[in-house]
Amino acid sequence: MTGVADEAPVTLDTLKQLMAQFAKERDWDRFHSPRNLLLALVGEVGELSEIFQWKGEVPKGLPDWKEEEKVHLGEELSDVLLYLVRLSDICGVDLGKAALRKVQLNAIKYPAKVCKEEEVVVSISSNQEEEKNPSTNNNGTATESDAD
Ligand SMILES: Nc1ccn([C@H]2C[C@H](O)[C@@H](COP(=O)(O)OP(=O)(O)OP(=O)(O)O)O2)c(=O)n1
Repeated sequence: MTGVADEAPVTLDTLKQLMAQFAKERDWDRFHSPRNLLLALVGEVGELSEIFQWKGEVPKGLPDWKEEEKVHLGEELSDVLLYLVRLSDICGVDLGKAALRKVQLNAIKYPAKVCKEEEVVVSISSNQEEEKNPSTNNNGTATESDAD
């Protein structure tokens, strides 16, 4: 490990440089093509998904997970991030700038006030639905007791 990221705040640019250095030192630039990186990224998303597979919903913060499980989770999240950063770099996309722009676009598309009001409306209408038909939950889907 180079130690570059040990003390300094971790930025996307730091990760980008470390990945470029990692590939260069191994002469792996030839493998880091857009398509290869995308496939590697998707593969790591699969590995990340495996950690949650069959567990059902888990509470936020993962309070019941062992330390080693959380370390493993951090590794898979990192693989996804690192390949994403590398893919963006190889494609000539400034990921930080693109993400900031996307956050702004999201805010325009989903204005907070409108979305909050919509939530209230959805919540009221699902409560009314629940009163009419107690065997459905708030998403309108059948509850487990329905299956009996
Ligand atoms: N050609 C490669 C191979 C690996 N890596 C880097 C990016 C990822 O962070 C990590 C992926 O390594 P592995 O393919 O060994 O995947 P895992 O670390 O997930 O190992 P495993 O699949 O055995 O769990 O290494 C890379 O940049 N380019």
